[in-house]
Amino acid sequence: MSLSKPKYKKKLFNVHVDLIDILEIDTENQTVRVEPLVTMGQLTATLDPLGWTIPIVPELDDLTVGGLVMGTGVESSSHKYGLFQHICVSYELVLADGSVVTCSKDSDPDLFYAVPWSYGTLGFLTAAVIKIIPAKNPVNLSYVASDLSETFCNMLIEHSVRRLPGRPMYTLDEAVKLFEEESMKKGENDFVEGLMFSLNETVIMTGTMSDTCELDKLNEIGKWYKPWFFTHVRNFLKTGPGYEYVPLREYYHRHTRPLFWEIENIIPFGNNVIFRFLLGWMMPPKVSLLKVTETKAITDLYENNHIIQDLLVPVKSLKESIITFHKAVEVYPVWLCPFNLANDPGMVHPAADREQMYVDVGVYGVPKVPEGKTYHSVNTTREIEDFVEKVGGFQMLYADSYRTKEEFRKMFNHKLYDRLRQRLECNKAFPDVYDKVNKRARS
Ligand SMILES: Cc1cc2nc3c(=O)[nH]c(=O)nc-3n(C[C@H](O)[C@H](O)[C@H](O)COP(=O)(O)OP(=O)(O)OC[C@H]3O[C@@H](n4cnc5c(N)ncnc54)[C@H](O)[C@@H]3O)c2cc1C
Ligand SMILES: NC(=O)C1=CN([C@@H]2O[C@H](COP(=O)(O)OP(=O)(O)OC[C@H]3O[C@@H](n4cnc5c(N)ncnc54)[C@H](OP(=O)(O)O)[C@@H]3O)[C@@H](O)[C@H]2O)C=CC1
Ligand SMILES: CC(C)=CCC[C@@H](C)[C@H]1CC[C@H]2C3=C(CC[C@]12C)[C@@]1(C)CC[C@H](O)C[C@@H]1CC3
Repeated sequence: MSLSKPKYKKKLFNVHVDLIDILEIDTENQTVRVEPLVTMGQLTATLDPLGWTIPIVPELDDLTVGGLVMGTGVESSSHKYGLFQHICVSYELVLADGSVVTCSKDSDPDLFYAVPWSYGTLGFLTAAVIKIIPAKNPVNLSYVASDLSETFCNMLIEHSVRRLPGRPMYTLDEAVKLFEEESMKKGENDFVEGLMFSLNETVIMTGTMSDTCELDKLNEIGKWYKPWFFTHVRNFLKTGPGYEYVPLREYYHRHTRPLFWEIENIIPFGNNVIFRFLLGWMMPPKVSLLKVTETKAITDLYENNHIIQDLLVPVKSLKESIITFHKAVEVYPVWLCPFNLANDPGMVHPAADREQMYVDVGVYGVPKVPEGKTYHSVNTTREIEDFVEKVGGFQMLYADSYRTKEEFRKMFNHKLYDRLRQRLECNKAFPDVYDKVNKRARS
């Protein structure tokens, strides 16, 4: 589920295993045991009718448990539950020597904490046990629309940012503060998410699972003829704050049909009401299909004129991050998703060495460049990466990384990883993580 082409698959020995099943739902211990090719869409379709859910459901239906464990997963409930690895209880792995082991926090903490972000370079995942929680349906979803103060916007006149008049006003500080406050209300908010439509237009959404529903406020946003979710959210900038009830599964997969907002570049007329009614049921095209049918011209276009990055920064650096990314690429909408980062060992842990609230800033789209200038994807991405590293953040590795090996090892703590690679003699069977995720190293 990424733009990158895993060229190593042409050189390395490929293990083809169809492990696609949900193996066991244990409601007593509140866990589900699954094979790695189980997808998020498959899990919610099975668990939700039974009144259960996994606490974090990363939004795109086709994301797999294997990919999310070995990479990472984040979602609008992550402010409560953390990243995908934080809801995992144990992993069953085939190691470099061909042995099969099961590891958990208690049985082999070193291996358990080293697996996330290792991208399959410590072992091959054959099963995972994941926590489940009781689910209530639907989600009561509130939308708060904000725009930023005159003073702040005047400061940004050099970027020709325009304020739209007549809506409630917050300073950027207030908008960020509101987002941070809502993220901290772990008991009250089951879901927190923000969509920025420009530097001065943000909609912050908070949701709770509810067992009651006002029928006139029910909105089945997942139906094929409904507008793309981000365009629906954008409307709240015009209408002002509001709330509605959304069926739980449709809420979880709200960004699937428009691939966040990337579909706009692929099928520009896809949100037209006639198209939606007649052909909306065919949407979205499979990402894997788009990838296998992609021509060199399209690959180059995405590589040179597009940015897809998820930048994970401490929430206290959110304002600075927004301004930095705006200056670098001015891409909107921007996805804001808070997540709690536990102080666990492994590749990724909080800059402050204690549990800390982070935020995923998702930047997907075509960068805006001032007239007469050209966009340099490598230079710009490297500048962004430098900033993220400076504030104690991380880059999600499904996206292209331009770090050198030394820089990469600075951003991601390799202490435990190196120890495990040595202990399990991984060199004999698996490449190093940098050689799998870094664009240049990979090709
Ligand atoms: C022909 C092909 C080409 C590919 N090319 C690339 C590529 O170029 N680059 C790349 O990165 N990846 C590629 N992939 C891999 C693909 O991206 C991954 O397999 C992805 O992680 C899973 O998505 P999927 O579309 O295969 O999922 P699906 O095929 O939808 O699901 C995965 C498995 O789960 C099963 N399943 C799905 N839903 C259910 C359900 N409700 N109940 C029971 N079983 C279910 C399916 O039968 C399938 O076996 C390719 C895969 C294929 C098949
Ligand atoms: N909301 C979210 O959190 C979102 C997350 N993502 C990202 O998407 C990726 C998941 O996509 P998905 O298509 O499911 O996964 P991929 O097929 O892209 O796999 C991701 C990585 O995990 C490795 N991997 C997958 N399965 C196994 C396994 N059984 N054992 C060992 N290694 C394995 C792959 O190794 P190999 O290359 O060798 O196959 C690859 O390096 C994650 O990286 C995630 O960060 C993307 C969009 C949204
Ligand atoms: C929420 C998080 C953490 C990430 C969301 C990222 C997605 C927006 C991207 C993940 C894979 C991307 C791909 C494309 C668009 C953006 C993503 C869905 C394409 C469909 C764009 C068109 C290309 O031809 C193929 C791409 C495949 C991957």
